[in-house]
Amino acid sequence: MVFEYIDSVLNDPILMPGGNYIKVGKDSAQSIYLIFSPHSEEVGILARYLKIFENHRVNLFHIESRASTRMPNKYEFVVECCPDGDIEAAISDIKDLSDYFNIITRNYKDNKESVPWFPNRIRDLDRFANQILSYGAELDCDHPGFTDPVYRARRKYFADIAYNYKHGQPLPHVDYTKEEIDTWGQVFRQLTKLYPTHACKEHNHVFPLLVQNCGYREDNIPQLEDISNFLKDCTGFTLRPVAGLLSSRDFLAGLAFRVFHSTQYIRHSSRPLYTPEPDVCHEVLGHVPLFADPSFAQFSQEIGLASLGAPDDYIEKLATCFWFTVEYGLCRENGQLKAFGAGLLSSYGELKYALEDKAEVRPFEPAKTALQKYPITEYQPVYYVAESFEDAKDKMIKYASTIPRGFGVRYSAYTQSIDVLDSKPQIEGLITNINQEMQILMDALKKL
Ligand SMILES: C[C@H](O)[C@H](O)[C@H]1CNc2nc(N)[nH]c(=O)c2N1
Ligand SMILES: N[C@@H](Cc1ccccc1)C(=O)O
Ligand SMILES: [Fe+2]
Repeated sequence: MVFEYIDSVLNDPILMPGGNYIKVGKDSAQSIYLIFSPHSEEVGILARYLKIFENHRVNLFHIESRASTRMPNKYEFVVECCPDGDIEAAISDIKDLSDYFNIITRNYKDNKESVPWFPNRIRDLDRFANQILSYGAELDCDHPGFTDPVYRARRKYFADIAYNYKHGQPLPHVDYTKEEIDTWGQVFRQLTKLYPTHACKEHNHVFPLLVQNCGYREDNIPQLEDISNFLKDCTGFTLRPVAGLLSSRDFLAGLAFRVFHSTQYIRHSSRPLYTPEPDVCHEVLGHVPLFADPSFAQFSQEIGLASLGAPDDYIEKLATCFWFTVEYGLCRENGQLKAFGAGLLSSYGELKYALEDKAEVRPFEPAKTALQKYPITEYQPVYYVAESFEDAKDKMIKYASTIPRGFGVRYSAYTQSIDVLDSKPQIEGLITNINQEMQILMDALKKL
């Protein structure tokens, strides 16, 4: 299953009449980042670089200089530009002037040397808003809401919220309609009946806390803001609203920042027990409880970090493992099969099917599971069983470390940004920091 980027569901005249959210000109999907460090620090080096862009008619959106993290006492330039003009010739001239050179782009397929673009700072996630997979185009299915004008108008409302959301803002409060709350009520009532016998113990442990703290009730659809605040206290995870199914690459990248992209609309009332797209039931009943679990939160973040800048085929493999664990995973508990996958824990129909109807099950083995094809919009033909939750995590983390990538990454919670680890001085600095922390721990230990 390869998710392809499309401009936007809102540019789809069928789904979203009249919508147009793509800013002309500066579109993140179009821009290229060049990072380079000059051979010499001669006066006027910046002017020489700028001249190159001008000569080759390449438009710049942004340029900055900063201390190089790769070479002490040197600096580097970061340029965001449009891949117009003769970008290839410009790149070649810049390389001639530079010690260090790297390209980061969303159009990496056309450029073998480049690294797929990934968000560096948490606010870079604002760029994902217009990269949603749309019905009809990528998701082949008879969507139950496709022909209902009231439902579609409502979806437009939710899409607007997600498109306009910017990092740091409170998550918009939504007043749900009576019909929406009824749909939620049906899903909630049926699922909460099944959880005690069908859900894994971690899910059952957290669920009552969500009832207490976040308004999980049959007659109330919980607000994303309340859930996000709750998760932040538990594990540092936060939510961001999103208009629909994100590509695997973008979705996984969010996890590197402990950010979970959550839809806010609800499934169509005609099919409460199974829906072919993620909706608020899927996110808040299926995913949220496990993100409150510290080791699950860390596991999710590790998958996210492993995905940053990874080649497409590995994104697909990671996403497939994610699919058969986080989305559709089963695990054994005292010899019995339980569900921990969010797609099962949000679908009354499929949860019963997976655990009661002799569905095919196989042991979870990342290297093999990663190759399994799967449908998004119907019940899974096969489920993978983890011996335990911990076992799935250990296996996944080992598997993720086999992804080829020329650099390491690390999340800095202080700056909410990704450190790209590709030079000695930088890693030495980090090791010094960790040494200091070790000292604090050793001192504390001695006092006991
Ligand atoms: C990574 C993997 O493809 C995964 O199933 C993702 C894909 N995109 C998503 N997008 C949204 N909005 N919600 C999800 O749960 C997911 N799941
Ligand atoms: N099938 C899930 C929703 C879902 C769709 C697609 C991907 C993931 C989840 C449900 O009914 O709750
Ligand atoms: Fe999901």
